[in-house]
Amino acid sequence: MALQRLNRIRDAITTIPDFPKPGIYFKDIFPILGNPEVFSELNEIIYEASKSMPQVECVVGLESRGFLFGPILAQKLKVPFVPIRKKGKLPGEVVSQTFELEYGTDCFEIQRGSVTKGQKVLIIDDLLATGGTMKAASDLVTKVGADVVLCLCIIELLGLKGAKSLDKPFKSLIAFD
Ligand SMILES: O=P(O)(O)OC[C@H]1O[C@H](OP(=O)(O)OP(=O)(O)O)[C@H](O)[C@@H]1O
Ligand SMILES: Nc1ncnc2[nH]cnc12
Repeated sequence: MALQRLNRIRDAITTIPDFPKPGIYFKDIFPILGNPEVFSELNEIIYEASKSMPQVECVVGLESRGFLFGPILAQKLKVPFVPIRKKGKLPGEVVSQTFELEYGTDCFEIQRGSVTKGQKVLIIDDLLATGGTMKAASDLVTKVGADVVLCLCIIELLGLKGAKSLDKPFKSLIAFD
């Protein structure tokens, strides 16, 4: 039954070869959102997965596709949602974390005070590839003193072994080779 539910989600994900550049097989999650039943089912599965961790006190979502799922999960858990955004997008005082991309570097920011010391945080994103994005987010949340209890992704690209780079509990719902 659980597998059947996940297979409906998997079937909705499309693969676009050579996007955004040659050699990349892009996993497009937007068809999930195009089907309200499938989207609703996925949000329920995410909620159930998050309940395996006791006492999540805050959901942190990663720009941009983590924003599609994070606020819905936070509402279901009745906890705050907090965004992590790329450099220069969040107003007020921020804390930053640079990270390596395939080519060059990028920088994530979180608003100071948006998560509190010792708060149990679940970080959510749509997809884990090399793991660089999730690792940077986890390091940033840790840097501001919160406790990362789960890094959750809908899709994991197993071939890139991104989970190996993470030093916090990690869970994915759908894996592709
Ligand atoms: O595991 P990694 O190799 O770090 O890659 C995973 C990240 O790549 C994609 O985001 P992208 O950088 O394309 O930004 P977007 O969500 O704003 O499109 C995806 O949504 C993850 O956040
Ligand atoms: N193959 C892929 N599909 C969608 N988003 C990605 N982010 C990094 N790799 C990706």
